[in-house]
Amino acid sequence: MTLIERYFPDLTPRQREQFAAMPALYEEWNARINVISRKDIAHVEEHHILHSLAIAKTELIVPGETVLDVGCGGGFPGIPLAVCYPEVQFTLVDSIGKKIKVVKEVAAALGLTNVRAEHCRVEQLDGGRSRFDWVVSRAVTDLRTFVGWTWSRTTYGILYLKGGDLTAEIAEAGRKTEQLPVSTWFDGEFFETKKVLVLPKK
Ligand SMILES: C[S@@+](CC[C@H](N)C(=O)[O-])C[C@H]1O[C@@H](n2cnc3c(N)ncnc32)[C@H](O)[C@@H]1O
Repeated sequence: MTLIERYFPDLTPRQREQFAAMPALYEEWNARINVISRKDIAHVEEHHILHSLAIAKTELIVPGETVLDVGCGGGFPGIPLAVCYPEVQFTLVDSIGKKIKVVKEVAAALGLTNVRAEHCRVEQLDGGRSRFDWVVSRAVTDLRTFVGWTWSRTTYGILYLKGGDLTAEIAEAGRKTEQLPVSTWFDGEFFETKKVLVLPKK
């Protein structure tokens, strides 16, 4: 049983295949275009794929919704979430074109039809007009700046993966924020200080 299957026992056979294929795909692409540090690529399943899926454990995203992943890098958290939610439409954006190339290649190799990947700054996406049910992200910028970029883009709110002591950063952002510890769902030292920050719109 893989690490992902241990925490998500109800996956379909197709989702199991997609998650099983993901580490090797990232190893292959990372050797060509660096999207994960060389040191961390050995931990891609736990540190990147499973970590991304902490957002799924909140059970806030439901089928039929739309999600924007801002500053997705090589596709985290957007790609693992797109496998988890085949009936949710994902838009992944990053300001670095070669990272978006990796996202497109990995999405194609996994046969994902619910992923759109755009090379642009989020402020410029669709001329500022598009709106999504949820905005998700990991490790892009401080919360205040992030809220400034994305608040007008979301109907239900922001789900942001962050670590460490976030008290000052949350106060500065000036929005109601719930901190959900990832260690509630996943074991291990890596997750000890990690949180899903939930910033509800209403
Ligand atoms: C530290 S990386 C994190 C990548 C990915 N979310 C992850 O966790 O592996 C931050 C990414 O945010 C992107 N980024 C920063 N500001 C951005 C903006 N305004 N719009 C789109 N992407 C942005 C950078 O190009 C970079 O790839």
